[in-house]
Amino acid sequence: MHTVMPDVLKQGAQEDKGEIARLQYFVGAIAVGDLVKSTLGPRGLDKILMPLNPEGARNHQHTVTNDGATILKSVWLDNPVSKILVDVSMQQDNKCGDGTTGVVVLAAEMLRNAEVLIENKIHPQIICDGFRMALEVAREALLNSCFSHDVESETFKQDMLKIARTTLSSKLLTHEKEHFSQLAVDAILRIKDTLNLDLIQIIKKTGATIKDSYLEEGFILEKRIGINQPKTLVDCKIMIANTPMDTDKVKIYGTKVSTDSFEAIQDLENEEKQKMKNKVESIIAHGCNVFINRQLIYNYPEQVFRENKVMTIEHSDFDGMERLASCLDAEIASTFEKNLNIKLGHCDKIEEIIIGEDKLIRFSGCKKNGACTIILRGASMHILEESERSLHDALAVLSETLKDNRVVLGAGCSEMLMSNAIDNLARTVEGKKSLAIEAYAKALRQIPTYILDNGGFDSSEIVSKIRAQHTKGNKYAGIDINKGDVGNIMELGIYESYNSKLSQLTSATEAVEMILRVDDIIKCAPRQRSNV
Ligand SMILES: Nc1ncnc2c1ncn2[C@@H]1O[C@H](COP(=O)(O)OP(=O)(O)OP(=O)(O)O)[C@@H](O)[C@H]1O
Repeated sequence: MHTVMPDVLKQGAQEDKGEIARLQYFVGAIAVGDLVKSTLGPRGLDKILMPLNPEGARNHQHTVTNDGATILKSVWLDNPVSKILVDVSMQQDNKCGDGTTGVVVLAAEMLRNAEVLIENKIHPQIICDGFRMALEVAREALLNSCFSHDVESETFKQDMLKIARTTLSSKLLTHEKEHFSQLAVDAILRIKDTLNLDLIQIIKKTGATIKDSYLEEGFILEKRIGINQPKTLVDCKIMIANTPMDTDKVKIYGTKVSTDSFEAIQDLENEEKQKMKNKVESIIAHGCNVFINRQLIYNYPEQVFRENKVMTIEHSDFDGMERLASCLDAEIASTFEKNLNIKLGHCDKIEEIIIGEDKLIRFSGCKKNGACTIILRGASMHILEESERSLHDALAVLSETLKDNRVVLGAGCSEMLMSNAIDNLARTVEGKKSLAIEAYAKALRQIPTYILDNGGFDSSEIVSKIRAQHTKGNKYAGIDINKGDVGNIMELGIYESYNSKLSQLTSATEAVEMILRVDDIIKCAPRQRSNV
């Protein structure tokens, strides 16, 4: 008998159903997982990201990185499931700053194990149910294993240092992790009341070595003080503005002006000058002794400011200005009428300093005292950029820990703890669901496996040893990466933020569940342009 399938999709649309759709998403997920798994852990390797287009190569430098989010952001993918995993990694980056590789590897492993179950005719809904049950048990095990200390105590500060060390140990900064952990903790403790990471500015200057990086109190702006103005000022009242300050050229829009003499043009210019003088005077009338503008300040207004003993700084970049306004507790003004109550910024001192070979401006004693700047030094821009990414991860994780002071053990210890708890659950569940639960536990064990593989160790032997230790009740067993053996992670002090670990677990499971529920991939027909 010949059956005819009715054509319901618009011409140009495509549909992949059932097995074919599933094959697509398994391939996509596993490819993304495999792409980043070699960067996982302290012995993970780095990747070079090259711009595809040779035109772009001239403008964009190559990036050398180990950061999962940076790698995934840069690759071009044409698989819907790969894109979902990239999205999960980005969310992890936005929320916790770290764990962006771990979350993708975990989700990809869950899907790899789910594929085997589906091949054995286990329905995706049963797998999802099993994964849900496993997640609950994993969460409980993680919660029971976490510990915390009072945020004001010295022990908590030590916890923070250990968390920063763990984050930095998989990064380029690993050889200087003591120095940078201290730097990150000092910086984050300065802003602990607001936890506004914008108040920590990172400035990169080539030259010297990464060990020469340091923390500066206050805010540093990469600009110069106006010509012929004093290079130091105390008790500063600062107006931050975004306004045009150019009268050197007369601008007349949309009007035709005819004059019969050069004097008439001179009059026009004088009129413009007077207008600018009035503008400068109205700015000064607000009581400021420093004027910082987003746009250029031309010669004439600068001269008027100088005559009135007001320091000027021009052309500050937009990011820098927003941050400066928040450090100085000022508002960015663009109109200056007398009746406007513009909030000026305050700081104790503004001075010109020299870092490396560059002159910069330092604002110290800022109103929001936590504001500080980390000056990164290093041999090349590649090193500085990767150092900045690593430091950003450490700062984000520390800020997460200050919000929730709970800590868990890293180095595969928490994963093994959760996987053992899930294995115990699998033994009590009847039916096919127990296979899905076991698959979830196996995916968790893959994290320590990859950390060890990347170090060149015999992962199957060491992971089975760690598993046996946990079954015997040694809940601190994990990877001692220096010895390539089982170690006591509590003694080794490899700590991670509870929130970050929990977020990895839940985000990975939710994404996998969503992917498993798909049985149809429909590529919508391209929208036809209407004839104009
Ligand atoms: N000294 C160590 N020994 C063993 N394992 C460690 C050590 N330090 C960190 N780890 C483990 O390495 C894993 C983190 O690796 P990595 O930092 O490469 O990935 P990520 O944090 O998931 O992603 P990313 O840093 O790219 O955002 C965690 O499981 C952590 O417990």
